[in-house]
Amino acid sequence: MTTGGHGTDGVERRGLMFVLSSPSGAGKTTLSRLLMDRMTGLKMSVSATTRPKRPGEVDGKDYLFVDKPRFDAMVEGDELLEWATVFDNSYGTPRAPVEAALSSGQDVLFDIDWQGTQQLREKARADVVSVFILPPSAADLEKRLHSRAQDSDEVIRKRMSRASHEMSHWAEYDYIVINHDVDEAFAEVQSILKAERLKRERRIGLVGFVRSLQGQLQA
Ligand SMILES: Nc1nc2c(ncn2[C@@H]2O[C@H](COP(=O)(O)OP(=O)(O)O)[C@@H](O)[C@H]2O)c(=O)[nH]1
Ligand SMILES: Nc1ncnc2c1ncn2[C@@H]1O[C@H](COP(=O)(O)OP(=O)(O)O)[C@@H](O)[C@H]1O
Repeated sequence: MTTGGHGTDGVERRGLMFVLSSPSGAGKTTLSRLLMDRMTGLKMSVSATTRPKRPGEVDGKDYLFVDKPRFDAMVEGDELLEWATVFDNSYGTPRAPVEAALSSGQDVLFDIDWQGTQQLREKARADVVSVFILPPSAADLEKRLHSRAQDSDEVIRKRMSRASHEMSHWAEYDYIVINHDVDEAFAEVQSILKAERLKRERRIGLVGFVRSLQGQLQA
């Protein structure tokens, strides 16, 4: 699914799909924003959703806010790379921007749930790197959902009661990060991305690079 771009060291590399999942409130959005601010060569996948916009969210930046008929038309038109129903709303990843980013050599960051992660993995196993974020405790999770102050008490209750089910999928992920402290969790997530970018099998330009080095040594 991906062609190549160039790593910071100039060696051509396959783009990767970097997935963050967690129970609601554990910190995916916070960590995604930090990654987007501090890492180059990374494009955020903006999902389409039928859920109502929260205060402060921007259409086209945080999500594409669409109604159900439009979402269904996207599914019908095969415009979504994956999609799922979460908390009674539909969420899905528009295919075209992801393919464009990967083919221009960028990595793509996804904030999607376990159902979407499974679908991406089925489509492109070798190119998916998945990270599951855990909260340090249930009390912290609840505190964070309240501190975000963007959902009603009823929605928060729903999210808390889904957390255990969401969390049961942790073992399907490549990496697990416990978000005690934001800076530490960010450093861990950043290290994962940096190391995955250096994986030999993604660095399709290495054969040529090493050949050229050998040529220089023989000259
Ligand atoms: N499968 C899938 N899940 C998504 C997508 N976009 C968001 N989600 C997930 O839907 C869930 C609810 O997201 P949201 O309503 O923004 O609440 P949040 O959990 O507080 O970020 C989260 O687990 C997101 O990761 C998507 O495009 N596909
Ligand atoms: N390590 C942390 N310590 C304290 N608060 C945090 C931490 N990480 C995130 N938060 C706060 O918790 C709330 C939920 O985080 P958010 O990133 O929106 O979670 P998610 O996207 O997983 O639902 C936000 O108000 C955020 O600022």
